[in-house]
Amino acid sequence: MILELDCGNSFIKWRVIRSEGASIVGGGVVDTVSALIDAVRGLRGPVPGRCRLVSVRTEEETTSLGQALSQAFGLSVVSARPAKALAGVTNGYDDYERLGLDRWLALLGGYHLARRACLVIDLGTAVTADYVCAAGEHLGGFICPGMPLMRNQLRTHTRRIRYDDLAAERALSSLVPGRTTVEAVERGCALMLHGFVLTQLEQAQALWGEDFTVFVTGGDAALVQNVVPQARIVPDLVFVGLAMACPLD
Ligand SMILES: Nc1ncnc2c1ncn2[C@@H]1O[C@H](COP(=O)(O)OP(=O)(O)OP(=O)(O)O)[C@@H](O)[C@H]1O
Ligand SMILES: CC(C)(CO)[C@@H](O)C(=O)NCCC(=O)O
Ligand SMILES: [K+]
Repeated sequence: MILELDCGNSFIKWRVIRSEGASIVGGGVVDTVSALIDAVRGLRGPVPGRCRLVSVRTEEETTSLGQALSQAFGLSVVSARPAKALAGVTNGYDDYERLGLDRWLALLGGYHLARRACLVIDLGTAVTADYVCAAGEHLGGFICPGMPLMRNQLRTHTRRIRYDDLAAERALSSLVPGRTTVEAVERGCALMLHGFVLTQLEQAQALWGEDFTVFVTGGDAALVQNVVPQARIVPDLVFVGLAMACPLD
C-alpha cells in the first residue's frame, strides 16, 4: 500500500493505493496532520508501508509532517523535488526550483495524459494556469487568488460583508445578479474565475488554435466546469504527476 499526499496551503488531499495495479483503497481531504493519521488508521486492510508526497508548504512543515507519518505508521516518505525536466517536459521558470511543485506535477500529469499541447488550470486556495506546448516545453503560467482567498479578503477588509458557509453554498446555485450580500459576493467572485478561465482559453487558442487539451483540477473545479465544457476535469491530476516524479518500485 502506498499513501499519497498533496499538501496544499489549506488542505491535505490524501489517498491510499495498492502497490500492485494502483487501485484506490481510500482517500479524502483533511485540514490537519492528526486528522490525516486518524483517517488512514480508519481504513480497513494493511497499513501503507510507503508514502510519496508533494507539498507547497515550508520545508519545516513538510519535514515535520513526514516525521509524524513515519512515527505513526513506520513508513518511508519520499517528497517530490523540483526538476528542470522530467518525462519529456521542461520546466519553464527562469529559476526552476521556484515553480510550485503542485503546478509542476499537474502539468507533468496533463502532458502525460494528453500527449499534446495543454492548458492546466488548478482551482484551490490560489488559482493557477500553466501552458505546455506540444513539444513538452512549459511556457510558464499565471497565479491569482482562488475563491477562498477572494471571499476572505472581502470579509476581512469590509465591515458589512459577513455570512456563513452554508449561505455561500446556496448562493452559488445561480449566477444572476445577487439580491443579498452573500449572493452578490459569491457570484461576483465566481464570475471573476469564469473571466480568468475564459481569458486563458483565448490565450491557448491564440497559441495553438484548437490543438490543445484543457485540464481542470483542484477543489473548486466545479465552479468553472460550465465555462469550459471541453475541459477534462481530472481531480487527481497532481497524483498522476506525483507517481511520475516519485516512482516507488
Ligand atoms: N472535500 C473538500 N474539502 C475541502 N475543500 C473542498 C472540498 N471539496 C471542494 N473544496 C473546495 O476546494 C477549495 C480548496 O481547494 P484545494 O483543496 O484544491 O486546494 P488547497 O489545499 O486549499 O490549496 P492548494 O491550491 O494550495 O492545493 C476550497 O475552496 C473548498 O471550498
Ligand atoms: C501557487 C501555489 C500557491 C498554488 O498552490 C503554489 O504552486 C506555490 O506556492 N507556488 C510557488 C510560487 C510559484 O509557483 O511561482
Ligand atoms: K493545488
